[in-house]
Amino acid sequence: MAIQQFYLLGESETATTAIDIDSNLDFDGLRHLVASYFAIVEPNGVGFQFQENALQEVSDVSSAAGPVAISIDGHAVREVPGPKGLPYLGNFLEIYPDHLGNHQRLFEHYGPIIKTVNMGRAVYQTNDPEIATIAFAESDFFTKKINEDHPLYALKTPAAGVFLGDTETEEWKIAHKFLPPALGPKAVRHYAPTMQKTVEDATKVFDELDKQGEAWNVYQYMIKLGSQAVGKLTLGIDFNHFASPDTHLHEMILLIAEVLSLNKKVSSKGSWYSNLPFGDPKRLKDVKLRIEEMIEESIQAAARGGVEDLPLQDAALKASNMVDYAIRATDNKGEKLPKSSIVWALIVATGAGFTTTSSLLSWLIYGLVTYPGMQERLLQELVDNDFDEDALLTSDYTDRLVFQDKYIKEMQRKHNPSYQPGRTAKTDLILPGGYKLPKDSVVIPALHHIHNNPKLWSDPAKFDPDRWDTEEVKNRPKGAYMPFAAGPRMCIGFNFALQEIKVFLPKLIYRYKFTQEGDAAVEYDPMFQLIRPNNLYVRAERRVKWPPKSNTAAPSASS
Ligand code: HEM
Repeated sequence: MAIQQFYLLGESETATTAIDIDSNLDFDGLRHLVASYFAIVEPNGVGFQFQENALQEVSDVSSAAGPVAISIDGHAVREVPGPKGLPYLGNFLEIYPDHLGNHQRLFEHYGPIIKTVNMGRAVYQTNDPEIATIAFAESDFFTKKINEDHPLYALKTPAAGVFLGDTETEEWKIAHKFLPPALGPKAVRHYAPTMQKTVEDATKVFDELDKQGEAWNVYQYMIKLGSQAVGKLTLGIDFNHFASPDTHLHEMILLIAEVLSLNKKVSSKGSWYSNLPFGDPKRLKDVKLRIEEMIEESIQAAARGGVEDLPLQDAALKASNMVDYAIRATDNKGEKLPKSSIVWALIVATGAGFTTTSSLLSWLIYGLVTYPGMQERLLQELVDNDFDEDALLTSDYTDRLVFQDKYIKEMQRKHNPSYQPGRTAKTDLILPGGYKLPKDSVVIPALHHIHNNPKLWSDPAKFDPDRWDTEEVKNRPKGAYMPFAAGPRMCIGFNFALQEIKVFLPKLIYRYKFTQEGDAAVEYDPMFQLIRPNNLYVRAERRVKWPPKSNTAAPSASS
């Protein structure tokens, strides 16, 4: 056993820590040991130096004639870089007119992790898949803890458990036991006919708009469609959004969308702002209360598929909707989701469900009118798979649509709607690259920037579904593609979202030819929690003819 003094390269040589080194330890073991003393998250990056010479053997480290410096991935430890801000405002004015473009610029300038301060709120963002994966893992270093710097702070609701609550709570553990089975692949499959009916009902309105020769705002109709589908799943409610082209959004949907907009306005500034008793912060509190009231009413009114209690997995397959499920599902100890959690768990599932899917659906339509050849290839695939107006869109059928699958994947890469998955440091720690992160800092894996990082994706600005067939993409680094986040707090609704989209798209593409109305640049709203195209207008014209099947379309040798 030898005792050696260590210090972090880049910090004072006098701030040393003594560590006992067992003579049986190998080099990797030494790295792990030292990493644990200094809260270095990734031990494999640890290196040792003495008087500027690298030490490669345990014996060299233990016998060095003075304190040994620790490097991380060849670097000294360093503060996370970022632009200097203005007094009080910090970087707010520099970033918020276009947070996607400005964060991209900052990553290019400062590297894989950046720090900005917006009106007192400090946020760290990363476009590095390794750091993102570490943050998402729920470990001794990181957890989802919604503190004052977290982008969901103004919405924090511990009773919700999922999404708006901290991981290290009983509420999350219980909600996370009960909700995922209701959204698992098998459970979601039994909602396929409802999804199909939802989009078929909506076509009456798109047909009417076509007859009138009218273009329509894609996001406005996709929010109607997305929320119509999610409302039936979560609350058993028919929002009746497609009674006519002018039907307004249901009040509940308007309020949830308003909450997200208000939260973005409140959370992009310091926590002092969220405590103001007037303006946006006050409206946010009032709207939350109104939503709670409405969900309680709809729980009373929701359709029930039966009265008997059922084990979780059975309930997931038999329930008519998530209210029915939440009331009847029992765990293996015979316990149920507590009443106090039901209201907020359902609000969250509804909100998380429709805001995201409606944004993604909007981008998918954007792709049809923006990226050449996509609409034609998607349609051709349907024709080649014998699709027609009466086809039943089971998951067995949609699994055959391999180009559609790549199109959706590429859309989720290039135009991912999510922005907010923040994770909080549980202790002062050191990230790969030597970046120091203080306890309680919030790191946001910036999904858009990871998915568009040129170190991970060749020509990331190019929309290219065929890249998903390449070895480069098949062998991409872990964490390079995480549209639904990762780790224990990742999306639990992704099966539902993907199935819904895979049912909606064929129906729309087979029935209509989409063209963009006007040529205005399509913009997103930087003050909304999710990224969605704001001003995209399209015409959807009923198709009257379809291409022949590809195998019969090829000219014969004699012609
Ligand atoms: C394209 C569609 C969707 C996308 C891109 C998406 C994305 C995400 C992301 C990134 C998270 C992590 C948030 C965080 O860490 O703070 C998340 C969590 C969550 N999502 Fe989704 N989501 C989608 C659809 C849905 C649907 C349809 C539902 C439910 C019907 C749903 C329910 C949830 C819930 C409950 C959580 C919280 C899980 C937890 O806290 O443990 N999502 N989603």
